[in-house]
Amino acid sequence: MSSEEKLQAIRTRIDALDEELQALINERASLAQEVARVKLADGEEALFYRPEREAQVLRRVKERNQGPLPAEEVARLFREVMSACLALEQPMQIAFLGPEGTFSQEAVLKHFGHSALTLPMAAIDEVFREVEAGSANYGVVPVENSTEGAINHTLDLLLKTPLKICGEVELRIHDHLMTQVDSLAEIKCVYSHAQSLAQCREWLDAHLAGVERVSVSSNAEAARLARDEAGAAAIAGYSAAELYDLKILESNIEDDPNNTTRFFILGRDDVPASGKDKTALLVSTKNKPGALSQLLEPLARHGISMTRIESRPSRKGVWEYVFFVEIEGHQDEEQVASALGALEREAAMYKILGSFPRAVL
Ligand SMILES: O=C(O)C(=O)C[C@]1(C(=O)O)C=C[C@@H](O)C=C1
Repeated sequence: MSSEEKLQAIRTRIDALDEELQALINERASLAQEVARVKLADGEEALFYRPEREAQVLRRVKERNQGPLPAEEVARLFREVMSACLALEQPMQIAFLGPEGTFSQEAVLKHFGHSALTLPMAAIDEVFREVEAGSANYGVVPVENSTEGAINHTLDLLLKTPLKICGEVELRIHDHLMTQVDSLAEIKCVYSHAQSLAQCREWLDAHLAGVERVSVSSNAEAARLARDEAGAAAIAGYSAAELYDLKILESNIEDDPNNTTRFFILGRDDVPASGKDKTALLVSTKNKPGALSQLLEPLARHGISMTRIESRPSRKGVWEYVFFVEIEGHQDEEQVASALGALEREAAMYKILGSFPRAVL
């Protein structure tokens, strides 16, 4: 058999499989429509997006994967299939820190898939407001960066919001230097968000020392300026370069190659347990010696791991702090509930921000 004939034979088998796959995907979509009818018939406000169920589906995809495709890759494909199925039930409108082309938008698409409708907002508090008002189904806000630490503005807004954290997404951040000029020597000014300028500080010191660095409201805004101003460059993600038609002169210039930003998904409803969850809460201590260790003691006593603790000024009194705490487990689990009960009795202020599935993708 010639190579051409061999190829033809394999492609015939691929065509047959594609046909089967397509029929199966549509069969799955019909089942999602059936699910939607059941949810609507239930009367109360139907919850179409079910973060705990999606996490379970994606976890199972990864666990049973035999290759040759890597588990992450297959999970990504299933992410898109579920995204399309959910859009048939109800298209999800997701508010994020815009404009188009920011890492926040990448985070939205990574978490919800490409069938979600993205609503760019001008500031993080607008993302909160849009979801609170019901104009968006969910919101996505940055919460911490592995190099630069907490996004304080988000933590402060969590203190006041009635919204619930219903998911998390981690995004590997690759910063690229993009411009219209052809060499580093021609660059007169570098625009970016303050976080990205900080994340690329060493690279900038080494390669663009003496060139002015200007922080702007978003990386996408930086890319727009780099398109419109002669001799300007921007540090931003790949999608911003595509959107504003800029050349990537240097890629992956972040000082830490593991640079990752974590985002929260905000919604109006509590999420049931998925089996592998986290719980986020805000607490403040009574003003007495050893108060913080006493406050957190119930966690250790009930064998609950704390994955994060961050302090923020309470804005109520001078030198008073609120602690942002994340623990493993769901608030409905017995051990977690007991630990939280004891912690609440010890705390001056106590607010559960939500229990949500651990990031799968
Ligand atoms: O199981 C459900 O509740 C569904 O709506 C189906 C489905 C899916 O496609 O598997 C779609 C959307 C939900 O977010 C979770 C799962």
